[in-house]
Amino acid sequence: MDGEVKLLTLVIPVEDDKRVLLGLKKRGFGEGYYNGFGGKVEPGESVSEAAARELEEESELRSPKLDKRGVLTFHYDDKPKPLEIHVFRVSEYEGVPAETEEMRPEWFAFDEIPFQKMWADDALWYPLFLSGKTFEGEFYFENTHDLKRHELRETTT
Ligand SMILES: COc1nc(N)nc2c1ncn2[C@H]1C[C@H](O)[C@@H](COP(=O)(O)OP(=O)(O)OP(=O)(O)O)O1
Repeated sequence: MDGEVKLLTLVIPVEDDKRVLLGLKKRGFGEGYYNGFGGKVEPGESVSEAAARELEEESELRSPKLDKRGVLTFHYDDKPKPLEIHVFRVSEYEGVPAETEEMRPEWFAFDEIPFQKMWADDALWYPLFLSGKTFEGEFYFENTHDLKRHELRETTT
């Protein structure tokens, strides 16, 4: 993709407004961190199509209803383009979460989310996500992992 930003998706299944399904990333960008399921939007795909595809590829869950909750833009001093990540909530799905080549899924209660093993931005925007708000934000990283500053806003739908 040759735009000004690299488009990615992030899908977080939520059960009964009590727990979230995260995956321990086994390879690639963010290896060793827990995260939602997602990845790059491929040429010819809409963002929602990419989100549904990545959810199935990485967790074996299929969802007819992906609910867009936020857009987060990540800027890096050591990468050429910012990442624009579209965040979706999924509360209806088919299938059983299964370990895949890329992710090992695990349910976490809202108050037991392992933020110490996640990207530094997550502890900042998950409270909005978990409380059903919509949001947008900009995050500025140095050396890929050090979050130096951010702006985060609740949005109206
Ligand atoms: C920097 O902060 C980040 N925070 C969070 N919560 N998630 C992030 C951050 N940076 C990237 N991500 C997400 C976005 C995507 O869901 C994945 C990265 O996807 P990946 O690079 O693995 O994309 P794929 O298309 O799956 O790549 P391959 O098929 O080439 O492995 O992390």
